[in-house]
Amino acid sequence: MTQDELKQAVARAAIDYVVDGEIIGVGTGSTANFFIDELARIKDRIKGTVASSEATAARLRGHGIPVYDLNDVSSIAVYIDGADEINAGGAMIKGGGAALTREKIVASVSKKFVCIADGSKLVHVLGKFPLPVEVIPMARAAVMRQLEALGGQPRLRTKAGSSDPFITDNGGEIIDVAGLSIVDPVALETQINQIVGVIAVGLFAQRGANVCLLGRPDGLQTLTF
Ligand SMILES: O=C[C@H](O)[C@H](O)[C@H](O)COP(=O)(O)O
Repeated sequence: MTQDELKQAVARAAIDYVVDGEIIGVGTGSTANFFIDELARIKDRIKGTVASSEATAARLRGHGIPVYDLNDVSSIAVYIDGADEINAGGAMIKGGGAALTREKIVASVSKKFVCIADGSKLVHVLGKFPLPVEVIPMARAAVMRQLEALGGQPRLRTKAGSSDPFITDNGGEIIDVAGLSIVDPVALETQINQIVGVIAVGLFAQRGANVCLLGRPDGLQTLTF
């Protein structure tokens, strides 16, 4: 099975977690895209969605699925999204696709977080995948110095084929921090959140996943936290 087939299998399995008549939070990335395509098949069963990025909103609308502004929504039944890494406690690194801040906001108001990923994303210790941190552009250098002091190797994310900074949907920039072995994800999330100029850190530990569906060549693995 290819990695895409594994992602497609978990995306299909995630449909079982969709709550009829409700608003569904939808993540960003290649696995979330497979989920959106599956959701399109049952779109008449749901009230609508809240999107975690402009790209996700466009894909949802392309399928004719209603997308609500979060300010007009009082509760989200379930949030379904991929991850760059997940550990055995349900803590994740996210933001490889630069959508971490909106993902964190939508996840924070959702009753349940269902993470969908291919099996390679399950790790013992988070941190091999460089940790994305979204920052206010004028604070970039100051934040990078503080991330270095925490033991990481921060690097500004740039646009493909250019040295210009990559700009997020929120007008922020992304610093990818390599070299962190994250043994206490909750503590590191708190520490990085306290750095002035940080918009959000791609560590989802305080609000981790409730369920993780992992696609493996020999079948689906379900973890609950
Ligand atoms: O910002 C992007 C998100 O956090 C994604 O959920 C994450 O990067 C995983 O993406 P993919 O499903 O493409 O591996």
